[in-house]
Amino acid sequence: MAKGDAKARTHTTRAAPEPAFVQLLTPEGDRVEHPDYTVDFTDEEYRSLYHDLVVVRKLDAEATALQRQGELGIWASLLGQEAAQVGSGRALRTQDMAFPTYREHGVLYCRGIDPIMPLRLFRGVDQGAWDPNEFKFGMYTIVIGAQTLHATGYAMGVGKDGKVGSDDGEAVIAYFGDGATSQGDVNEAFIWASVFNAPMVFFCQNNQYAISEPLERQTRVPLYHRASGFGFPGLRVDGNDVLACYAVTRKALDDARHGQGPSLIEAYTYRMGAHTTSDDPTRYRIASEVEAWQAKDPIKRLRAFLDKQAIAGDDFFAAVDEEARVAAVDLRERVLTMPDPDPRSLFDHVYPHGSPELDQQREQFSTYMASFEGSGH
Ligand SMILES: Cc1ncc(C[n+]2csc(CCOP(=O)(O)OP(=O)(O)O)c2C)c(N)n1
Ligand SMILES: [Mg+2]
Repeated sequence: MAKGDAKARTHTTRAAPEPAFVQLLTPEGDRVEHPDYTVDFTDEEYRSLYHDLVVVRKLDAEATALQRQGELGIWASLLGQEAAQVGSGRALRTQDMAFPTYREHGVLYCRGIDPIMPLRLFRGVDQGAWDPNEFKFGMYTIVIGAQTLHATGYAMGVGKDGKVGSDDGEAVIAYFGDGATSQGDVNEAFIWASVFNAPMVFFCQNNQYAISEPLERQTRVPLYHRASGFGFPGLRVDGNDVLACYAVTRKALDDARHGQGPSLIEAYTYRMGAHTTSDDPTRYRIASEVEAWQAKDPIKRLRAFLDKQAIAGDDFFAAVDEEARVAAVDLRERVLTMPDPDPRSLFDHVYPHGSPELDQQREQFSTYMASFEGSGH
């Protein structure tokens, strides 16, 4: 059976109907009004939002290419999720703290972290760390959902330090995926954040898949409905609409910083690429599903809006493309000058003080590695 053939699939497709969500910008680039949410951007701010979406996508594509060329161990692409990440990332105020998964390169960019940092991490060299306190952005977390507990504990601390209750208050956002909602950690985080009224925003990027597992294997109810069972508000936003993602996140963060407790945002989006570079999505999802989501592309719709409103024209779009290209070239050059990671370094940083078992494993591995050295392999 050919790849992409619907009959090969074991789950039902999600062709339609479109779920109800907060939307401010249609896929065609038309502004729609919403009774509770709006944005008030200047033309310059709209252009800068577009700039960030394009740059983030280009850097991500370059990282995928670098992995394919053997420069990175693995890469988790954000393709298709740029609006959810840039919209929510730009809604953060300087004092707010974010806890990411392994896919939040767009939020990392919004926090002002050098975009080479995650590439360093995925190359396996130990230079790829940023100071979470300096940038108010935690380390990437591979253990699914664990960061929601870290975030909730941090947010409870913010509350105990008396940093909520005013415009200067601090709010905390935790990013996670649809698959993560099935983890015990996430559900525990919901409970703790709720009963301690922590200044938390749970930002779930529902990209429809947890690797190959489709959404219907995680839930029988819309994910945002889960919030009510834990006693806090939840809403669904069009995750491919950068304006809506910005507006709902800004409001949720402001509510949290003013002492109104946690909330859950489900950003309804789609993972346009593979789960990671180790995955082949044509084995578990159909081509027509991907095509249907291409029509809802987050960048195309903002570009259409800017064009229709005469906020930007061809010269601007070309200049942004050129800036993105230059940034990608710079990223590539910097990766290519990085040292090769030493495979033995995988034993470092496991425990702060080491262990006899680890020392023994390191020794065995070194002997194994030595058998290749000098053999031309
Ligand atoms: C505790 C734990 N279980 C399993 C895995 C393996 N794993 C890595 S990514 C992933 C799927 C996560 O899906 P989702 O939460 O929807 O996030 P997405 O990758 O779609 O952004 C799984 C199961 C893991 N990293 N950690
Ligand atoms: Mg997912």
